[in-house]
Amino acid sequence: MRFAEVAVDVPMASSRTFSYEIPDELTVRPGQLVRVPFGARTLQGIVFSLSAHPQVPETKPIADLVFEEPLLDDVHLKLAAWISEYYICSLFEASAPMLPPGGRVRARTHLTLADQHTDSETLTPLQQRIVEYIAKRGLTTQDSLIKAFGESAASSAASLVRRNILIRDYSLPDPTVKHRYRTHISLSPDTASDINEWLAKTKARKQAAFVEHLREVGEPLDITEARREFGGSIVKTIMDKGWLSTKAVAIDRDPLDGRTFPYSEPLRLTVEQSEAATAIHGAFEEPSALGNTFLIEGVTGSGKTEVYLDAVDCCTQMGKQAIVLVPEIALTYQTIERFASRFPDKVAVLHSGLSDGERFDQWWKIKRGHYSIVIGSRSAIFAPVPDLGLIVVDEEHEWTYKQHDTSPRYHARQVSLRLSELTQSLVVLGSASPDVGSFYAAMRGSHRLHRLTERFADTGDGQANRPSALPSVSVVDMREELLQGNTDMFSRSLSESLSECLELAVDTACAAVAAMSASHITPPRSASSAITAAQRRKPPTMCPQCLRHRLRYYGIGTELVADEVARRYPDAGVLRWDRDIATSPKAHEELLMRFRSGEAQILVGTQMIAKGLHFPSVSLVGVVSADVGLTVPDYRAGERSFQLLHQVAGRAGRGSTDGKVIIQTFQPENYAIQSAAEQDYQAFYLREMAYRRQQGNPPYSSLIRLLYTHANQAKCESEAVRLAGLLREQQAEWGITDVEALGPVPAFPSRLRGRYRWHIILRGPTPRTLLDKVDIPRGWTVDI
Ligand SMILES: Nc1ncnc2c1ncn2[C@@H]1O[C@H](COP(=O)(O)OP(=O)(O)OP(=O)(O)O)[C@@H](O)[C@H]1O
Repeated sequence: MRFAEVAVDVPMASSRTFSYEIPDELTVRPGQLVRVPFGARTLQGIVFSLSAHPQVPETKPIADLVFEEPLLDDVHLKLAAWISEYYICSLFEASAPMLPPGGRVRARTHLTLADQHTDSETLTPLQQRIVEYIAKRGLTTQDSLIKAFGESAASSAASLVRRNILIRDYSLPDPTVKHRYRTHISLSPDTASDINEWLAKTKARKQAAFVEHLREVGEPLDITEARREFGGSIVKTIMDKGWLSTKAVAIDRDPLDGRTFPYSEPLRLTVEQSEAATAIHGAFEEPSALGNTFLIEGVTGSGKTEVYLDAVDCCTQMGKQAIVLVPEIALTYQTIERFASRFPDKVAVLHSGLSDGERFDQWWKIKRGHYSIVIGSRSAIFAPVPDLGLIVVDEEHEWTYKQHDTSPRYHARQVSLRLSELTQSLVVLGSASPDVGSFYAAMRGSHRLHRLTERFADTGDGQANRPSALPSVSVVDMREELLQGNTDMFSRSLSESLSECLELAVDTACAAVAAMSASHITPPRSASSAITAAQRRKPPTMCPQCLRHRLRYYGIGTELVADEVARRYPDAGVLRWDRDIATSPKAHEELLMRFRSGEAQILVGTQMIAKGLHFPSVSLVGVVSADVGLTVPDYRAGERSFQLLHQVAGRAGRGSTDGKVIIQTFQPENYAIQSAAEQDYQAFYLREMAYRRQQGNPPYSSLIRLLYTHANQAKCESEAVRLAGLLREQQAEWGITDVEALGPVPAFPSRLRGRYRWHIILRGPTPRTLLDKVDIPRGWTVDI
């Protein structure tokens, strides 16, 4: 008897598998998605290995296969095992992002009323309402019950089941996303003489026209088209005569269908670009000689993308595939445009903005080796490429690469590094303002650093691009503006510059105004939100320095800024760009096309403006408020602000006109703002690392965040206090002295979607040592 070790889709925080018998009629291989009995339910599982000996004496057989073909290859099974171990989640959860879209299907719980009368007085009001609800609707899924009555409906329903008032049953639906087929029809070959005879005498003109059309075209017709053209009853009549053969043809839902990208020649690389490119070529030939992770630190507009294009070219010429990650769906279009025009028909796209069908079809085509390049956001790192040669992580510092909301809470850069170890592929990280952890790794020799210091102006007129200067940046002290009696959201200098810019730009886009408001700067919520004393205090209402002025809390949204710009400059076109306006990748693309076409001269947007957009006609960038991100209680607040400002400044002056940037702030003395204004990454890095060292924060330590949420504030706090106590007890018992357990304190934000949030941070060289000693109770989120 053979057995399979299966990772079952049950919630657990460990990498365990369960042993199942392999029935004779099934061919089971590692990497397959299967259905298995588990308690009273049938659940999905992934076969991780085969063995001759089960873990337990009594085993059940695998029920059946969801897909015949293994979905995870050996590399991805190993990657899933690493993710499960590193990010502390089940093996199934770790594998789920590697499945074809829609492949993971959860078991459904169904509830019906038992034929039994109950004394309703013994029921709680919620139980009573649940019973009434099910009595009215009949068979009800537990999900719809939770939707109607909230999370607590599940435990109330469970208690009704225990009391035999409700009957519980389970089902496991089939995956909903599938290949889509069209029916093609053609005349059956052996019917020619019957048809000739019939045509000679028939009076049914329309039927004859249809048959003759099929003859004339000589190739199969789509049945839907045929019905549309000749009528459904005509097609049916000929079909009923037995003269048509049918064939199901798979349709390819291709997100780039109908798009044409004019071919663009590779540019002649500069000396700096060539040095990076040559080193990458060398690493392809001898992957582990000097290390296979590159960090390209290049000022904005220095042609990092050209280096990526060259590396991808080298990779594909070796017959291998490349994955290119971009931090924002909004940016995929621009990146796709550049890659698809260099590598026509070789680019696949994978991101959550595509329809399920498109993602499904792209996934299978990638798996079958149809594409050489996959471009996508974070989860594209799990694309099933058969022979990976290169991973490019563009704007590698971006925190959108971290998954916060659902398990596995992975960081795509971290996963890239592990995947590259498993496949011997290269990783190219690129940024104008690298993550300090990545730069530190480069300083210590783990990554190979290449710098691009020269910037290019895109002439846009077919002439060769020429080197250009970085934009000039000025910082405006908004306190000074107030003292001068200017209470507007725009400083005098930003107003003047906007007017000047508009005078020069009649038909072209000219300015981007970043309104980095509180409502659109989402503070990072990952493991490492450091706890500061500020979190324990209420926000101050007086200035802590002069103790005189009352403090007002301040944040300006894009809508307000866009309205104000439109009011002041009624003749200029103004476009607003934020997530309320652009709700899909298509909407992002349309908006950017409109701006590019010169329909509007001013683009008002959130931090999205910062993330790598390339508009040669933009000569002015204004940052309405640079302060909001600086005040969030996170040890990375300075780094985030620097990156954002540095990046947004880089959007100006990418064409033939010089760039100008105006940063408005109430904290002009802040080191992050100063270094961003000087566009000096090195200066920022040194200051930031000195703070990190002083406070013992990463990269001088590692952090693990434990987060608990509850609808009841007191329960949330008491559970957080209880776990913190337990952690400290275990720390004392095991003598673990190099891990600090910070907190518990309310997280930031302290309440989200109706639930209170408390967290504990473990800090130290290897905080896992303490975590491994404590069974983290259910309900806690562990974020590494
Ligand atoms: N070797 C080169 N010769 C001429 N032009 C170049 C060269 N390399 C890059 N460019 C041009 O410079 C401009 C900026 O390049 P690119 O977008 O690749 O820079 P980047 O470093 O990726 O930018 P950012 O990080 O600011 O988004 C583009 O118009 C590009 O065509």
